[in-house]
Order: sequence, then structure tokens, then C-alpha cells
Amino acid sequence: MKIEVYKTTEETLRSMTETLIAVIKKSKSKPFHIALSGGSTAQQLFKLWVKEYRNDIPWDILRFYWVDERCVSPEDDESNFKHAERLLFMPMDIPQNHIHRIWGEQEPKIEAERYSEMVKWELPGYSNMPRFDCTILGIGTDGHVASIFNDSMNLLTDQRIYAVSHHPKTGQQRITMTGTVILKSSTILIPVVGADKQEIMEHLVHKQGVYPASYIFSHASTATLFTDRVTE
Ligand SMILES: O=C1O[C@H](COP(=O)(O)O)[C@@H](O)[C@H](O)[C@H]1O
Repeated sequence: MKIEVYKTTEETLRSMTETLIAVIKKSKSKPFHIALSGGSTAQQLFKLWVKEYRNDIPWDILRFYWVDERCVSPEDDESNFKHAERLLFMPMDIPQNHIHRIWGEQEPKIEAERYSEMVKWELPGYSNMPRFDCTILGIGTDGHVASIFNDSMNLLTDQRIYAVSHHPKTGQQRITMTGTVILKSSTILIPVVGADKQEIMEHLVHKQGVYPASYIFSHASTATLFTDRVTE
């Protein structure tokens, strides 16, 4: 995995965005299937894209999916979709049929299966292990990726496409892309910014402890980590 370190959060997110634009422009895949994460980093990215990159990102060829979703209604503040809708899709006027949200309000296991089938159908070459053109991953302060936490590490190697997990502290149900599908993505971009990520970044870079993110770090040859945290 490649690591790029920047001085500020803004520089980090700009660099990640410019890499994404270059990847989209170079790709022969049209439409271009991109899986988004949720959380605070994604929200910062969406604001930046609308403010500074609205004329540079080829929106019309993008088809949006999610890496993970919280099992709540799409109006709930916890919903990853809600923030993308408000901060990105509405301002950029993205057509509804380009947005494939996870139905967090449905029964989780049934929804994980429905979404897996839908992804197989939408991505090229109907396959049991579909390949996203790009996956944007987040890393939590506890080292989780997507909604794969320390107590659900089995989902890193699970052969399903999406599966149900639980937040270890709140018990909130989640639907998450499995590690197997994450690692199959043509490109994986991982923005990790902010002071609260310093400790986990040190652990990950110095290979201290075992986290879901450590597995992705050591297995993702197509990944680039963009960070404003010191990693020497
Ligand atoms: O719960 C989640 O957290 C991670 C990390 O989010 P951040 O707030 O630290 O940026 C995120 O990637 C994931 O999609 C989300 O559901």
C-alpha cells in the first residue's frame, strides 16, 4: 500500500480528490462504479467536492454505492446516505437512478442479500465477487474499516458481498461490504485525517496491535492512504 502524507486536512483531501479524478479519467469503465463511505471524513470530502471540484469531477458517468450503512431510516442523522444526499447529491443534482443506497430501514439480513444481488447485477460481468472501480474507505479511531469492527474480523475474509455487523459499543446494526469485495476493488483510496486519528495511525503504520484496518493495510496492493498524520 502506498502512503502519502500531507501537512493539512485540506491538502490531504484535495490530493485524494485529484487522484480520484485522474483514476476516473484514465478508466475505460463507463459508467464508473464508486463505493462511498460515511462518517465525518466523507462529509468533509463531499463539501470539498461541491465547493472546489464541481466542474472537474465527471459526475454523469459516476454510479454511487456504499461501503456500509447504519440500519436506520434514510432521514436519520446516523444514516450515511442522508449526509451524501444533503451534502453532495442535492447540490450536484445527481439523478436518482445513479444512486444505489443501502436500505437501512429494512430488515438487515434481507437487505444485505438484496444489496449484494443488486451490486452483482449493476457491476459489469455479473459475478459472485464484483469489482468496484473505486472504493473510498474510512478508518475509525478504533481501527474499524467499513463496518467491520474488532469483534467481526471474520467479515474481512467472508465470501459474501455484503453482510450484517454490529457496532461493538452501541449494538447498532450495520450492513457492510466484506473485506473480500473491498480488496477486489480496482482502486482503493483511504483518507485518514484529523487529530483524533493520530493514535490509530501510529498503531497501523508501526504494525502495533491487530485491527480490521491492519488487514486491509497489509493486503491491499491497489490502495493509497492519504493522511495528515505524522507517520515516521
Ligand atoms: O461508522 C463509520 O465510521 C467510519 C469512519 O468514519 P469517520 O467519522 O472516522 O470518518 C466510516 O468510514 C464508515 O463508513 C462509517 O459508517
